[in-house]
Amino acid sequence: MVNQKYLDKAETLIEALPYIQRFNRKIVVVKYGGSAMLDEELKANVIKDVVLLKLIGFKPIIVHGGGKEISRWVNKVGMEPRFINGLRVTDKDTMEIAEMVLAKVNKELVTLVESLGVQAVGISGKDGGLLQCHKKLSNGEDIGYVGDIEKVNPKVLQDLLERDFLPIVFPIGYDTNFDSYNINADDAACAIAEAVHAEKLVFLSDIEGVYKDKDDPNTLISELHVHEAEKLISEGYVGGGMIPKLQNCIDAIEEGVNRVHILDGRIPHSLLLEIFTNKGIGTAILREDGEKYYDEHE
Ligand SMILES: NC(=[NH2+])NCCC[C@H](N)C(=O)O
Repeated sequence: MVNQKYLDKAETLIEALPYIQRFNRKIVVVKYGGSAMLDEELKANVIKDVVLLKLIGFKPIIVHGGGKEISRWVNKVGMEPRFINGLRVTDKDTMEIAEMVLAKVNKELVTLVESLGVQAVGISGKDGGLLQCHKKLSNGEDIGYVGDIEKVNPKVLQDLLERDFLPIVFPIGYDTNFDSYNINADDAACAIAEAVHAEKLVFLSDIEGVYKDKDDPNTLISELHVHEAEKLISEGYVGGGMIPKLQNCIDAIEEGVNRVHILDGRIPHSLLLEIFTNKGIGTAILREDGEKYYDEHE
């Protein structure tokens, strides 16, 4: 008798087969942030997952933030991180630190990918004019060098993918005067996914997904159509930080991304579990005509 454990492993691989086929040569934008960036083991897992996607023929693009790491360095030089409505107040010095820290994090990620035998190129939104932006105001208030994306020029990413590199992007761009701006990484991932016509956009962060009842962890919604996501927002089911996240997902789908996934990056290999199983592990947001496989009652 063959050991059941081995059969289960084979079963897992077979379950992955249709997805390996369906997403072959397709662009998958992975927004990488949250705790999974700070914990070395989780970080190594995330990078391995993305490398695996690349090696089986997907075209992943990583977009990463580094908020916690920026705050750490701001503190280290004796400054106080300041936030207004969740946005970092970014004076010239803070901007300089943000750019240095994000570039450092970026090259660490490049190194990890390269060490696994895949060629990666780390760029910011300045490279190739990728992210053009303008100053963002917070309720009319000037909070410094915080940018809103105005235009994406995806050529540099398309060229890198064409040549089989794995692009790793950090969200700093400039305006028409070539002043640098710090951009929210979720917004950048979303705008990039739209511009490159990604098949998928995956948010890896510190939330398990979208809940029907935000106070009840048993109500994780596995799949949502865009109109249902809109309804959750308008009827007040989702709160706080989830609203802009969900809005980003809705926008991405309306701009042509096929599926958007919200996953908990703290769960090891959540990316693989989402993409290569039928049921997934987080919340998938689907186009109106996208086929649902599972709903929250499963
Ligand atoms: N949270 C979910 N229900 N995920 C379903 C994922 C299905 C499939 N693996 C995909 O990546 O499209």
